[in-house]
Amino acid sequence: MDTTLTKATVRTRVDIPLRFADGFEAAAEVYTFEGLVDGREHLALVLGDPAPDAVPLVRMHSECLTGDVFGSARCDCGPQLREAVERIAERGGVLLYLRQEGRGIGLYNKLDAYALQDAGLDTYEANTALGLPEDGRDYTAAAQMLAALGVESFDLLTNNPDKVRQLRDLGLTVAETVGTGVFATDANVRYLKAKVERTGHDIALPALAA
Ligand SMILES: Nc1nc2c(ncn2[C@@H]2O[C@H](COP(=O)(O)OP(=O)(O)OP(=O)(O)O)[C@@H](O)[C@H]2O)c(=O)[nH]1
Ligand SMILES: [Zn+2]
Repeated sequence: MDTTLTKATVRTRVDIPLRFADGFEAAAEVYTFEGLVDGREHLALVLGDPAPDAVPLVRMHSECLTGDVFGSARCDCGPQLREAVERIAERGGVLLYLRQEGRGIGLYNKLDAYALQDAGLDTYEANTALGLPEDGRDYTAAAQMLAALGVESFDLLTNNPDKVRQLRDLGLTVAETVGTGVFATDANVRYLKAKVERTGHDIALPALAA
């Protein structure tokens, strides 16, 4: 564990029964925190009932209002979130719901970036054209939350090598990287392709092989 990581503490723990539109149910222990470095209201959901010596499964999900709440097909966030809850509940672990809308640029900027993408830019070029970082996410607060929960060694559910790199640099032990499902549609395939080509996301895109 990196001793330079500023310590955060649990503020509140509440039980929230989750019931999804498709009927899937899971029991979540939801945690809030004091002392997170970026001052944002990130949440941790502890799911499932891991054996004491089992390696927990962790997912760091970046907020996407359009995908998570409204079912936008422009990205893969909604299906990834639903998948993560189920896989973590089965195995035991933690879902961090990080308030990093638009890869950290915020909702209005993301929608401005969508407008530029409709004019031909890819998802990263659109951020740059707005004078914003391609990906502004920093996972220090996530590392603080995991440390506050006593979860310092875990498998990480992601296709994004930067998430693994940042957590390891912060002193956490990512034992294994576990890929998410591939949720490609006609509406999001350009977006997924850009993630593979520009930021090295490990996503098998069969529809693009041809
Ligand atoms: N700026 C911007 N953000 C987007 C766009 N599409 C989705 N997002 C945001 O991207 C974040 C999700 O990041 P992704 O790149 O889909 O996936 P990831 O978190 O890097 O990687 P995984 O762990 O493999 O899912 C969410 O915060 C979304 O709001 C876009 O076109 N522009
Ligand atoms: Zn999304």
